Amino acid sequence: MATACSSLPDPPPRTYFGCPQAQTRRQAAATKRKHQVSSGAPPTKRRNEIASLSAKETSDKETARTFKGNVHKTFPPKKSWDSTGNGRQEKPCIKTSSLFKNNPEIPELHRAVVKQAREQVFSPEAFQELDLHPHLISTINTVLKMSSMTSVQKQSIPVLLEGKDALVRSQTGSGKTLAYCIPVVQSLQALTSKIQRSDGPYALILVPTRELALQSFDTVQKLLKPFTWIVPGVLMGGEKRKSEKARIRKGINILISTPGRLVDHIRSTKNIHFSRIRWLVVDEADRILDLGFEKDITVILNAVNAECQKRQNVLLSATLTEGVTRLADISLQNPVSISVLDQIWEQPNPKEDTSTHLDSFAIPESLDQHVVLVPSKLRLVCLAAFILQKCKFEKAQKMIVFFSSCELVEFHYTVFVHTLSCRSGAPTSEQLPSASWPLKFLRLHGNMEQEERTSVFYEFSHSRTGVLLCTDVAARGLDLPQVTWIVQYSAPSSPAEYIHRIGRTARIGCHGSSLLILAPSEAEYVNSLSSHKINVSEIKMEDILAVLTKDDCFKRRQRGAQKSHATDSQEIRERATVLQTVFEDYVHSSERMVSWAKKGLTLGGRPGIGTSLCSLKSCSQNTQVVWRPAA
Ligand SMILES: Nc1ncnc2c1ncn2[C@@H]1O[C@H](COP(=O)(O)OP(=O)(O)OP(=O)(O)O)[C@@H](O)[C@H]1O
Repeated sequence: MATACSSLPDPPPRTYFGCPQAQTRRQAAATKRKHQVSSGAPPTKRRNEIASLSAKETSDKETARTFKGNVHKTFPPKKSWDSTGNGRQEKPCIKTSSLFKNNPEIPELHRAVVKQAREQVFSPEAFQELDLHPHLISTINTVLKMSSMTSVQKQSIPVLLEGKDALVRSQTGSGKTLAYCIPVVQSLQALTSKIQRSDGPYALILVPTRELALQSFDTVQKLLKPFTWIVPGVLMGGEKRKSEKARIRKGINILISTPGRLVDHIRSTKNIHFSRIRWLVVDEADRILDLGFEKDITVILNAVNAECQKRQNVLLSATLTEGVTRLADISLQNPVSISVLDQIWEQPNPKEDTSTHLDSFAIPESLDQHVVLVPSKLRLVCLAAFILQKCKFEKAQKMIVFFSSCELVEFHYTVFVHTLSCRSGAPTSEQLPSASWPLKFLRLHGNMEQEERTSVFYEFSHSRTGVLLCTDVAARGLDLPQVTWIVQYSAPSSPAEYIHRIGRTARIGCHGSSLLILAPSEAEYVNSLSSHKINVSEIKMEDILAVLTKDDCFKRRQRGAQKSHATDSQEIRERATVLQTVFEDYVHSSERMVSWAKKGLTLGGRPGIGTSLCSLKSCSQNTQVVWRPAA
C-alpha cells in the first residue's frame, strides 16, 4: 500500500507492534522523550502526592474513577530512567500520557426511544411488469442481475415513463439511481428519429461528487448495452478540461456531470449546447445544495431554459430539506411527489406537528445505530481499539470512518498504516492472535489527485474487507458494496449528514451498523437525533477498549516473570496506554509528524488528538470540548 503522501517521512514499516523487545524499547524511548520534555512532567506537587500512594492502589482507584468518568487524580509512580553504566538499564514502568486522568465526567445517556420512520426496500413486482423495451429488461436481468424492483423504483418508473416531473424521496441505498436511469434510457431509445452522437445531450444528470458521477455513468453505460447508438459521457472536476472539450465536441447524449464542472464548460466551451435536452435529473439534491452548488444549479437551469423549455425534470434525495423544496419549486413543473415511507408515516397523525414529519428521516431497518461517549484524550485509542475489534478480530468486516477534514484523514491514515497495519511479510504468531485478519487502510478525501481518488474508490468498492478513512466526500450517494460498519469520528454537521454517512451501510436490505463517537460534552446530540426520530443505543467506552485484552501485543512488558495482579479495568487501562504510547512514539518520530498532528488538530480536529499526541504539555489540562458542527 502506498504511504499517505510522498512528502511524508517514511519510517521503517512496522508489523503491528513488532516484537516484545522492540515494544519495550519503544516504551523506553517514549518515556525518555517525555522525561526530556520537562514541561510534560507532572508538577512537583502532584508528583509528591502520587508518591504517597502505592502503584497498585493508585491504579485501581484511578481506573475505577475513570470508568465512572470522574477522574481528578493520580498516576502510577514514575520510575526513573536509570542507566547502570554496564549496559543494563532498569526498564521504566510504563509512562502514560495521563490518558485516564483529568477527563470530563461521562454523563449517563437518557434518550427517548422514538419510533423510526420505515421504508419497505423491495416491492414484490418484477421489472418485466413494466412497459420497457425487452432488451432493456433482459439487460437489467442479465447484466445488472436484478429481477424485482425496489419500492422507489416501483413508484417512480411508471410516473416518469408517463412523462411527468417528479420529486423522489427515499432512504439511502434504496435504488434511486435506477429509478431515473431506466426511464431515461427507455425514453431515449424509443425516440422515432434515432439519436446521433453529434446531436449532443438529450439527458443531463447532475450529481454532487466525482465518485458519484463515475458510479452513475457506470450504471447508464450498462443499461445502454443494447442501444449502442446512444453515447453516455461524464464531466467532472479533476480531469483535463481539454480532453473533456474534445469529448463534448464529438458528442455526448447522456451527460453526467458535477455542477461546478458543467458551469465551467457552459462558460468556456463553445460546443456545449442544450437544445435537445429532454431530461434534467438532479440526483442527491440535498447534498448538491449542502456543498454550496445552489448558484451553479441556477446557472445551469438558466442555460438549459434558454435553449429548451420542454423537458422532464426529476429531483432525487434521501432527505427532504428546505433547500430541496426550494429547488423543487424552481426546477419542477407540477411534479408528482414520491415517498416510500411506510403507510403509518404517510398518513401523519393529525395531533402530530407536521414539521416533525418533514424533519424525520427514513433509516434502513437493517441498520443498528450506536453511540459512544469518549473523553477527548481517549478518542484515538478508542477508535483504534474499535477498528481492531471489528476488522482484526472479527471476520470479513468492511468499515468507513468519517473525519471532518482532509488533514485529519491524512494524519490518521499515516499513523494507522505505520502502527496498526501488517505491511511487511506475514505476522508471526507472537505478534498476532491466531484468529486475526490483516488490516488494510485506505483513505479518500478532496485534496487527493483525481486519479488516486478513483483508484481508491474502485479498490475499496471491490474489496471484501478494509478500513476507509474519509471526509464527507464519500458520504454523498456512494454505493460501496458490503460495508458493515460506519464510524463517525467527527460529529456530522446536521442530522441529514448523519443519515447520509450511515447510509453507506445497510444498503438494499443488507445488514449494517454504525457508531457515532461523541465527547461527553456532546451527549446532548443524541437527543437532537431523537427529535428527528433517529434511535441510537449506547456502547460503553470500556467495552470497546476491552478488546485490547484479547491480544498480548498490548500487554505492558514487565521485567522478569512478575505476575500481573491487575484488575480487569486496570489491565484495560494499561493496554490502552501501551497503544497510546505506540501512537505517540510514531508521531514523535519526526518533527514533521508532530507539526502534522498539530495541523490536523487546528484544521477540523478536536483537542483529543492534539492533547494526546502532539502537545504533551497541554494534555495535563482538562479539556472541555464544545460541540461545533463539522465544516
Ligand atoms: N431492483 C434492485 N435489485 C437489487 N439491487 C438493486 C436494485 N436496484 C438497485 N440495486 C442496487 O442497490 C444499491 C443501491 O442503489 P443506489 O445507489 O441507486 O441507491 P440510492 O437510493 O441512490 O442510495 P443513496 O441515497 O445513498 O445514493 C446499488 O448497488 C444497486 O446496484
